[in-house]
Amino acid sequence: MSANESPAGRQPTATYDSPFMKACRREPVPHTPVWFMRQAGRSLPEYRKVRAGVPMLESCMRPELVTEITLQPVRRHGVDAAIYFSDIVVPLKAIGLDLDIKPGVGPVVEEPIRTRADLARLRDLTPEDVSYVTEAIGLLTRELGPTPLIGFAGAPFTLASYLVEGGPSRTYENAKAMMYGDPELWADLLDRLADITAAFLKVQIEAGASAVQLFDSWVGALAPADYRRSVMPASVKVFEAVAGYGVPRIHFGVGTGELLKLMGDAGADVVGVDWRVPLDEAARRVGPGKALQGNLDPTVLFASTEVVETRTREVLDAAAGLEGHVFNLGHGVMPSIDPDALTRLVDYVHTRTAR
Ligand SMILES: Cc1c2[nH]c(c1CCC(=O)O)Cc1[nH]c(c(CCC(=O)O)c1C)Cc1[nH]c(c(CCC(=O)O)c1C)Cc1[nH]c(c(C)c1CCC(=O)O)C2
Repeated sequence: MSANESPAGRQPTATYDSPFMKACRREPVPHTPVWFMRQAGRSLPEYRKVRAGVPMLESCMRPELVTEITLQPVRRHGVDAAIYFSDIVVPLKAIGLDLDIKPGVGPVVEEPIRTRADLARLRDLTPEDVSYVTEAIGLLTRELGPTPLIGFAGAPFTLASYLVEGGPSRTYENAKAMMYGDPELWADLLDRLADITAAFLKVQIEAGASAVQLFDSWVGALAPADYRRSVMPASVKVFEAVAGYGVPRIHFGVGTGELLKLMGDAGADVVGVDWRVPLDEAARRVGPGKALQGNLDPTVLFASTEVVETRTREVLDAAAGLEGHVFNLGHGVMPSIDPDALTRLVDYVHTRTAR
């Protein structure tokens, strides 16, 4: 930080001092901040309305639409942070890969990446490739006022899982076959993806994102030794590339109970935890010096308000001794959830943790 720069950097001081940012920095907060993965999306009727007839990837390239969709859950639920509306495959589309997001399926890649020759299709990402992101974040930060905007990207492993499989998978058999069978090709693929991911996160931070989350959603498929050897170097490279900005870096995956320590060590300031590991146990695994984010089972929201409150109290009690806690679900909001249950949950966490 130079002498004439405030610790807030590119963001307003009120954003820098918001409960979400303070919790990420493990500073005292007036209440536990809350946001939800997939808070924007099909659970909201206002989302379904503005998305009608617009394909998912196209919606990500329209700055006004991105701005509206990103703001919807902030207006409705009063969450403590916005997450930029996009998808993990947007930077891959932006460098020219032939892929699409199929409704009810997820990302589908026309020609999977399987050989060394295929790597040539992964060129570097430049800010011009995603100028709509810079434009949308400019619009958004003006509208959001003090509410921080979280930028995000898919982590190299999770991106590779789609690229090598050609679409969603339960077993990741092609990706893991490459990882085990051709470790050099695998390492080069993840290194390419790390550069693309880092470039994409930099664009978002330079445009005004206050924090970033690296989604390694499917990395829980790996044993710790394989994570350390075959994935961690690429994720370290991503986190190192954005370390200089001083914005909080969040790292999340599903089924990562055995990987929490390594995922923190990869360079995260905040480790996201799914619902399988209680937060006090997660804190023991992660070790000191990191905040935690999580971790109510998203399906609890299908139960009664009373049950939601009991389960939320259990999460908050487990988080009581943490250095910093950002309340979230253990994974994304499900499309069929009643959005009023989310609004009530935000209020409940705020009231219950007010100090
Ligand atoms: C694995 C992954 C993907 N995309 C993402 C991840 C990591 C997060 C996670 O673990 O859930 C990240 C993502 N995708 C989307 C967001 C929006 C921001 C937010 O969280 O509010 C975020 C953070 C929008 C989206 N991304 C997608 C939708 C649904 C498409 C639609 O609304 O038409 C949304 C709102 C499509 C998508 N894209 C992907 C999947 C599995 C799907 C769902 C397919 C389906 O059920 O239709 C890949």
